[in-house]
Amino acid sequence: MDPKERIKELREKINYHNYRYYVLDQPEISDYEYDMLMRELIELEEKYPELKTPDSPSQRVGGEPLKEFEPFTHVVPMLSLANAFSEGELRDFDRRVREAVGDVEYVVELKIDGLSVELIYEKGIFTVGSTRGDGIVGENVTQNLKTIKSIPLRLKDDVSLVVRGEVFMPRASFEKLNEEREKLGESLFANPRNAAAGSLRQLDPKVTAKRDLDIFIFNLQKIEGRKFKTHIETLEFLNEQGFKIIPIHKKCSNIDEVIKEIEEIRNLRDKLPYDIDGAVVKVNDLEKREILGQTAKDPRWAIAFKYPAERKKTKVLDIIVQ
Ligand SMILES: NC(=O)c1c(N)nc(OC2CCCC2)nc1O[C@@H]1CCC[C@@H]1O
Repeated sequence: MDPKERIKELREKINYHNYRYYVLDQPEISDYEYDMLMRELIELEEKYPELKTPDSPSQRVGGEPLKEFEPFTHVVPMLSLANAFSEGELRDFDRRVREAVGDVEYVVELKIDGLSVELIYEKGIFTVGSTRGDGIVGENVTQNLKTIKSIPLRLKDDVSLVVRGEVFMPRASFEKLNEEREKLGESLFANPRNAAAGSLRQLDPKVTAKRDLDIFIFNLQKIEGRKFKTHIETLEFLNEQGFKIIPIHKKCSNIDEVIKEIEEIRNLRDKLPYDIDGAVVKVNDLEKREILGQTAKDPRWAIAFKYPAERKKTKVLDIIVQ
């Protein structure tokens, strides 16, 4: 088979097995078989460097360490979220929404306690990823995001779109990282969110690659050539394209069902392998979102319900107590 054909075939296989392993958590081949595919791809790209392309799965742990991060102005400003701390505040939110656009369906999602990023895809290829920053300008951390295996380098279709998601570090990885740092006498991260932020904002992608970061995509910001009616439809589309979308996203017909789902999630919280700090309630109908619009910094069509911080003490405090 000619090398160009074989390289194309290897990339498709590796991207598919990445998706099976890192997005679906249902690998079909052994690590050894996967490593053999990757080794053959790297050898062929070394032999034919003109065939190496930035979207190749061999390019995930990219280039040289950066001197600094470039600022990046977001395609769509990355809004924050207003907070509700009680059932009453949720009902106030619901009343304001229904006064403006009548009865609505909501979607209730986990609120992952990580850091928000924007991912830009041009014709299906991951081109730029950035941190939220102040919502308008963030940092270009593309090389570091490429090391997160659940971020597809190439989508199923050659579609141009912009998504937002939350990068996080699973709690077990956070504890392991702090144990290693403790042994080395290095400072400890206070919580998984800080560990994720510190790991994503490493100037050397090879360090980020070792930090076991993951991501859940939670919003389609922009797309060319397609229109969707509801948020749920966009999540289903993003899932088909190969993204790892927010795992719990329940459609609710009214605020009573929302309140019930928020309680369900609260009971789930300590069983999840990652930190959540609440639940996010969003209007499902995208046209009604447009009508509701946004304030200077938050959408009027979404609100975060925050659980009281019941985080158990981190190891840092245990050590100080000792
Ligand atoms: N952290 C999350 O899991 C999460 C989520 N599941 N859904 C959204 O929806 C956005 C869309 C537009 C405004 C809020 N935002 C989330 O996190 C945001 C990012 C910045 C403030 C919140 O943490």
